[in-house]
Amino acid sequence: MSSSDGMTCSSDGGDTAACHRRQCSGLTGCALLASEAAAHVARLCRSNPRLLSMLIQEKCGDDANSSRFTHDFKTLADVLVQRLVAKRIGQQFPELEESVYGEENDTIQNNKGEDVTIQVGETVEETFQCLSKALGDDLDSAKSLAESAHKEFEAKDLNVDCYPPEEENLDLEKIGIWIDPIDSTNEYINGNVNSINEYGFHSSGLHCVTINIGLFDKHSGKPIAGVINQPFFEFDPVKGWSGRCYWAYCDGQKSLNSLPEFISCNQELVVTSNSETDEAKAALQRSGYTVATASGAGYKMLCVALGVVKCYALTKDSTYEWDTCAAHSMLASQGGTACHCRTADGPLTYRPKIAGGGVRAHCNAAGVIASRDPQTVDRVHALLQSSMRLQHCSS
Ligand SMILES: O=P(O)(O)O[C@H]1[C@H](O)[C@@H](O)[C@H](OP(=O)(O)O)[C@@H](OP(=O)(O)O)[C@H]1O
Ligand SMILES: [Mg+2]
Ligand SMILES: [Mg+2]
Repeated sequence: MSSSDGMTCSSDGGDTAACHRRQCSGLTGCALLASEAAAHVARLCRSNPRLLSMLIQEKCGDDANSSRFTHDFKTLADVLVQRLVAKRIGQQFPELEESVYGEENDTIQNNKGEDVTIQVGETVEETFQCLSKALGDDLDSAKSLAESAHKEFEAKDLNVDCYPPEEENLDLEKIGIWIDPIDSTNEYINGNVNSINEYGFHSSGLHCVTINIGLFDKHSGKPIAGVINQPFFEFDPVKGWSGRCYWAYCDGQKSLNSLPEFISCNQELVVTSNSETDEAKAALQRSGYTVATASGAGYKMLCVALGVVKCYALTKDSTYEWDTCAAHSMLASQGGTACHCRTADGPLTYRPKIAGGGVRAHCNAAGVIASRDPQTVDRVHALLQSSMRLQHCSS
C-alpha cells in the first residue's frame, strides 16, 4: 500500500470524528466518501426487487452502447447514483459543478410513461418529492431511497487501507470528472452471485459491479485521480452485502494510492471482455499468455491494478471515458498505463462532455491495453497489432 504522510488519526479519543472527516477533506477523499454513499444506494436498490424491476429501462439512440449490447439498459440506481456523486462533489467544491460529467442522462420514465428528471435536492424532503414522481405510488421506497441518498459517511466507514491526501496540488479550474455510476449494469440487474475463478477473480456476477469516479486534466487529457468502489464485495447472511473501495492520485509530482504494493500475480494472465474476438484471444495465447474473461470494464482494470492479472486487453470499441478514467489513474499512479489498442496513439485521454455528442464522442474507439507494467502494454500492443495486420492481409 502506498500512502501519503500526515494521515494517521490520533487515538486519544479527543476529536476522532473531526479527524476522520479531515482525512477525506480533499477532492479525492470527497469522491471516495461520495462513492460509499453511492454504494449504499446501489445496494438498497438491488435489495428491493420491486424497485429494481420497475425501473430497468432500455437506453435508446445516442445513449446506448450499441457496439457491445443489442439492448443496453439503465436503472434508477444508475441515474440516482450519478446525481448523488455529482451533488456531493459540487457541494464541497462549487467550482467543479459544471465539470462533473457522467455516463447517464438524468431522466427515467415512471410507470405512467412520464419522463422524470432525477435530482438530489438540498433536503431529504426535496429528494423524496422527486423520487416519488419516479416511483409512482411507492412512497415507502421513495422515502428510504431519499434518506439513503442523503446519508452521511465518514472516513472510518470506508473499507480502505489508507486515506487520500488532504493536501492536493490541484488547480480546480483544470479538473474534469467522469462518473460511471454503475459499471456492469447487466450484472447488477441479473444479480447472480458466482464463485471466484481459478485465477482469483470473478468472471461474472455482482462482484464485477463497480462505481468509477475518475478525475482528469481538461487541458492535457491526462488522468489525475480515481476512485473505484465495489459495492458487492462480501456477503454476510445476517448483515447482507458490504463493499470495498480503492483510490489513487497522481498529479505528475506525487503518486499515492491505497492499492497493495506487493503482488504475486499470474504474470502471464490477460483479462479481456466476454465479447472479445477469437482471433485476438488466439494471438495472445500463441504468445504464451493465458486469457480469461470477466464482466465490467472497471472491474477488469481494477484486477490489473490489484495485481490479480497482468494486463487488460480489448480490441473493440465498447468502452468509454467513464469506464476507464478512474482505473487509468490508478495504473498511472503505479507507474503503469492504459493505451489505445488498435492505433499507435499512446495513452488514452479524457475530455469534458461534448454537448449533443452522444456516447460515441467519448468512446475509447481503438480499444484498450492496460497494465501496471508499461513494457507489457508495449508487448501486447505489438502482438495484437501484428495479428490484426495478418488478418487484414488474409481477408
Ligand atoms: O455497464 P456499463 O457502465 O454500461 O459499462 C459497460 C462497458 O461499457 C462495457 O465495455 C463492458 O463490456 P465488456 O467489459 O465486455 O467490454 C460492460 O461490462 P459487462 O457487460 O461485461 O458487464 C460494462 O462495463
Ligand atoms: Mg461502464
Ligand atoms: Mg455504467
